[in-house]
Amino acid sequence: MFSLSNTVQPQVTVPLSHLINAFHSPKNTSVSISASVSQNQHRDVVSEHEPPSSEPILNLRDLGLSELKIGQIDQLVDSLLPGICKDKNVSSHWHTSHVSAQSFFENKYGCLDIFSTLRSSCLYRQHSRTLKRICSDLQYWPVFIQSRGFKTLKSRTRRLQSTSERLAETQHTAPSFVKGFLLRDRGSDVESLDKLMKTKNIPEAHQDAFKTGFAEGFLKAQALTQKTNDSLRRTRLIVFILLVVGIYGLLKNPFLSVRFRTTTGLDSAVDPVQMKNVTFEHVKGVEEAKQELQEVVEFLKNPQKFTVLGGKLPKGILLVGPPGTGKTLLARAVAGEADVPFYYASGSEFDEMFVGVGASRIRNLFREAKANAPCVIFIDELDSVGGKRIESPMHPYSRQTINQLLAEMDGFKPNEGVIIIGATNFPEALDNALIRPGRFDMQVTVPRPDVKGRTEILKWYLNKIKFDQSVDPEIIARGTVGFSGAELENLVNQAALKAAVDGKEMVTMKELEFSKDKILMGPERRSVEIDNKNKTITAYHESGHAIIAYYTKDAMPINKATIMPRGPTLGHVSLLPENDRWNETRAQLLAQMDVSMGGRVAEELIFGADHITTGASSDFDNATKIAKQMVTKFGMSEKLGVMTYSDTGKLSPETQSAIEQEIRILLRDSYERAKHILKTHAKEHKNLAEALLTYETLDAKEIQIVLEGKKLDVR
Ligand SMILES: Nc1ncnc2c1ncn2[C@@H]1O[C@H](COP(=O)(O)OP(=O)(O)OP(=O)(O)O)[C@@H](O)[C@H]1O
Ligand SMILES: [Zn+2]
Repeated sequence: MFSLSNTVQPQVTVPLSHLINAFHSPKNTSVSISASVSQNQHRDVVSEHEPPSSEPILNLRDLGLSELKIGQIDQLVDSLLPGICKDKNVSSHWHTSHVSAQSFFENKYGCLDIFSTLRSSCLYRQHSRTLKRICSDLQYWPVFIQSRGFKTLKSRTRRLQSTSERLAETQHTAPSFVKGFLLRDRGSDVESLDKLMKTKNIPEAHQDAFKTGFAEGFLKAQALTQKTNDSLRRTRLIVFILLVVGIYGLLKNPFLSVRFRTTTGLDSAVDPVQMKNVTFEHVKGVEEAKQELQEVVEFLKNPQKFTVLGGKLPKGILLVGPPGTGKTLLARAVAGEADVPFYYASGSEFDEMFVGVGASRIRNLFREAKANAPCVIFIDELDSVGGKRIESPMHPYSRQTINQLLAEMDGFKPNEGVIIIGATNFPEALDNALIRPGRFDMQVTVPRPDVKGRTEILKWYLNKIKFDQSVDPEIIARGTVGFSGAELENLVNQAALKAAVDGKEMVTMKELEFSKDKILMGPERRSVEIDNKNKTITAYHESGHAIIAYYTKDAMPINKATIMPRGPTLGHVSLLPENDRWNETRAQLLAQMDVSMGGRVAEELIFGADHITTGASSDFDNATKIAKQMVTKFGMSEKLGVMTYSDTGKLSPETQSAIEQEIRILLRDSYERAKHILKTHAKEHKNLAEALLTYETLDAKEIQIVLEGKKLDVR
């Protein structure tokens, strides 16, 4: 209750809210103050039986304002509330307000925020302590800050400034659901409307307006609440879904899943694969290997036969050979022939970044296999898990996996019906403990196929495509020395693609040759524009090689000559060994050197010593390599005899110069031999060069026709 004394006379008490109202109605300030004062005299004199109201009772004297005259209050109000627009046509009756207390006053009196106005007024500085107390008390004044739950979602006293500031701020920044979230206050329940009216002494005349305002505000707030609740619900749903997805992702990610798997032993499931559709029939060109594995197949088909005889089969079989020669295929064929489950594992997948995963995977693999015996366990790239164990502080656990493998191999008896087949390209890298008897004690070599094996493999894959009857797999096989099964399969595949691109019905020799050259020398560089001069030099250079090969007895037969640039070369002459040369004679080696010299000799004879080109560099590398092997490896030097020199860098200077001297003599003699042949067959050389310029590529037959002086059919 606020007492307003107008000199020393008896105290007059008025509700502070009325004082505030009075402050706020600048037009009829004096009247309203006196009216409100008189109006409330009878009503607001506190009767002894009336319970004291909860409002703070302030005394002007306490506030240091007692000497204020009524008239002075006008100035006080005027100077207190400079922000009030005097001429604002603010009627004194109630507005129906739909928003909070703060904006309620804004609606009614046009003043934004009394406290900040007070603060900004000059008087505040003079009586700042008093007014500060008024401000701070007023802020908790329930009437002043209407506790209308419907206005701000919660009904509880709030600090007006912070409310207005927060409202102003969130008004502009936060979406509705955030607004509700942020501005939501926790607090006491909203009082009932009647009780509210009673405690706030709403005048009779204003009660309807108040109720209307309350109801409208309630509906608005309801809508806002609904919107806020909806958006809150949506937010919660989104957060929940994200949470579920996040947890699922975490469980899926290898890091956790591996750790989870390792701890609970739920290691990668080892699924056997039935290899019914792969048999030895699918593996070509490696007959010896197939024979060695035949007995393993017999054992897997009926292990009893072996146990009765008491024989012991090897537990582990090691397939050794270059990449792509059919090791995996052979292992699958063994399981397919015996019709037993095939467990495939690659050595590299055993070792993960987490300690113990490799060993646990090996344990699971063997446990599964034993449960499904008889069966085949195939470990590809065995060298990556069974490599030599290194004692290094960097990899203290690298031995765990291989030790586990050794333990598992020792853990079952030879005739338990489980065969472990390992494949490696690098047998020398394997740990010795792995290849001792009782472990991988049977070694099967799977070499690159020879010309016969290559022919078989080519036939096998040609039968899978449409090819012309003129195709001779043997010719292709002779031109693909050193190709593995996988490379031959790729060659046939490339030829089929080439025929398809050219719109052909079937694959012919041309496509096969094309794909062979592509694999050997790289794709054709048709886009390269070679000027005529260079073309002519290339034509005579390549013809030089071809003439030497044609007229040298021990040289390999010519397969093809071309001046089509491929890869780094501008032209190429390919030779075709009758079959794989397991051993080469001295004459054959010399012949190869002479063929290599043919290019440079042709350039010198045709264009002169000043116009020889760099195009012969790879030819000289090849010739020098052959000569060096003849002197240091094959004992084909009269002067140095049969001693071999593996590391010439460590030899005495005399020996080194002797070796170089011998190599030099071999090369010089070879050059002279080539020169002699080309001088002798200058005419054929010229014809062949011109035919190459005309046709670009000539095969063996066409070359023969030209060298015999016959006319080539026009293509
Ligand atoms: N001797 C062969 N007979 C038939 N096809 C073969 C032969 N060798 C290889 N292939 C073909 O090449 C493919 C790859 O062969 P495979 O994977 O068995 O070779 P690998 O020796 O295991 O190679 P890596 O050592 O790289 O694992 C096979 O799927 C098969 O199509
Ligand atoms: Zn050359």
